[in-house]
Amino acid sequence: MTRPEPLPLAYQMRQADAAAIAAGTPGLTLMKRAGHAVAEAALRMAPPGARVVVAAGPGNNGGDGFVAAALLAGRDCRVTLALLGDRERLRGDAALAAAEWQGQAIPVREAAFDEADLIVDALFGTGLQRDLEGEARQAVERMNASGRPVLAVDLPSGIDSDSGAVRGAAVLAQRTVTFAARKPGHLLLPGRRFAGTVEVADIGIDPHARTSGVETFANSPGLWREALPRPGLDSHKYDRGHTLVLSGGATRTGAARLAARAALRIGSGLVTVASPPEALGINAAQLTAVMLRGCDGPEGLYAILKDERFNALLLGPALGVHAATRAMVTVAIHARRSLLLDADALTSFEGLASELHRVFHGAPAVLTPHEGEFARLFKGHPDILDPPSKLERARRAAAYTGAVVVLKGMDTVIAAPDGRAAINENGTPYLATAGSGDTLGGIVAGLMAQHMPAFEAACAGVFIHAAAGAGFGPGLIAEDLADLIPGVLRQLLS
Ligand SMILES: NC(=O)C1=CN([C@@H]2O[C@H](COP(=O)(O)OP(=O)(O)OC[C@H]3O[C@@H](n4cnc5c(N)ncnc54)[C@H](O)[C@@H]3O)[C@@H](O)[C@H]2O)[C@@H](O)CC1
Ligand SMILES: [K+]
Repeated sequence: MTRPEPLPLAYQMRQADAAAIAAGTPGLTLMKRAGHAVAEAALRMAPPGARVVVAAGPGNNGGDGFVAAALLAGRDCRVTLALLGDRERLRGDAALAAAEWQGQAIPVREAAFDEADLIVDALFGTGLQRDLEGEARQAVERMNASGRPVLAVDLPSGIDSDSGAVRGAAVLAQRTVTFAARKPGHLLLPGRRFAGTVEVADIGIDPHARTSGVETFANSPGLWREALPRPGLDSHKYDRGHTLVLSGGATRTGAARLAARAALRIGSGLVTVASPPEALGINAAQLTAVMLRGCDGPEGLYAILKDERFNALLLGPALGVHAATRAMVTVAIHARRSLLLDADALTSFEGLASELHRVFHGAPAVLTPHEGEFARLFKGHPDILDPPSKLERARRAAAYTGAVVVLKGMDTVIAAPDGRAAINENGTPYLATAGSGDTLGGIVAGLMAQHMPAFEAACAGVFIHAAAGAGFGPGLIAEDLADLIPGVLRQLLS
């Protein structure tokens, strides 16, 4: 069974590190193991006798660089150590590591990066505190301009470990060796792009050994596979839930059908499209296994929801941006079913996020905005919109609304009101196609209809949707997605 993969924040990494030291492993030993892992990775990238330039910074990241430099010199590499700052000003473990480097340390501004077969970037890691300026920034820019392959130590220097943001400038690495666990900045864009292939070295720090804080995970099946619905021998279709998807008007019905088909494919026992009267004929002509009900506005929805068997609702795709949509959302919230709000259901609350402030009364709710919808919904809430970290923005939105928030993109973040969050990484640019989001909504609503908890349903839905799209690749259209779900499910459930 695969386990959830934690992605510690920088302060949590410091806690885990301190725990390892308190348990008896000296910091210098950890640093030597880290430097050893870097040297091994470097030897896999560099030819025998290679010219390696190690750029070392003023902290422990630089210390790892000194250890690697010494090991590489002992393995027939021609190593230049280029230091940012003064050797005398190194402190703690970094100073101890530097003392073991017999060679000279040239100032980083003198490093001939373009003559290197390999550059080892050990300028900054998790201790980056502000935007790069001056000599540090120039060093990064010269490394990138050299076009030589770069191996980053822990993180590409300039990438923020917690957010993946570029702080002024960042090293574009081919590979990154990180320690104990990947960090959010390795998965979030643009950090993911700068890190290249990421390798995790076990240096004897347990990434779980920390004393406080929120949980961040990679969105891999280990996080939610156990919670995936599996029908039992005696399951009845009603046990597998009944998803209700609201349709737009006569010229805007396709989105609901895409969502409905996806909900059925993911295993919702029954799926009904609730259609405005004028669109019933169009919907009827194109639905088979999915059922159809007339639904005239908020009153119509209220009447339908007297039937308690509709246990998961999807509102938003092509519903229209207006007060009637808001009214329907209100009806849906009061009905206390599992609820997924997307697209127009979110945009209808432009600047009115306060109306969604903790209104879900403990009923499972998932909001699936892309960045544009997120910005419109939380207009006037700088505390939610302003953090540069997508992870932090999604977390704050989830805490504010009390709903699971799926902030979509190539690095979709799924955040729960209790602070748990997951970062998705199996997306494909081919998913950026009309109707793709409607399908995602249908998948997540269909999982919730089968009683999967909202956070796990959202994480699983995002992963399955992406896996379906990635498996298809070029030429993908939203109509394909639902029919690709069974192949993905088969693998996950086997
Ligand atoms: N004991 C540990 O915590 C271990 C840490 N390790 C390494 O240590 C790194 C973390 O070390 P540190 O916490 O010392 O942090 P870093 O080495 O990442 O950077 C901190 C240093 O850079 C300076 N600095 C930060 N931002 C700057 C900026 N924008 N411009 C100029 N200077 C800046 C700080 O003043 C400080 O001197 C990890 O990324 C990892 O590579 C490994 O050795 C394994 C064990
Ligand atoms: K680095």
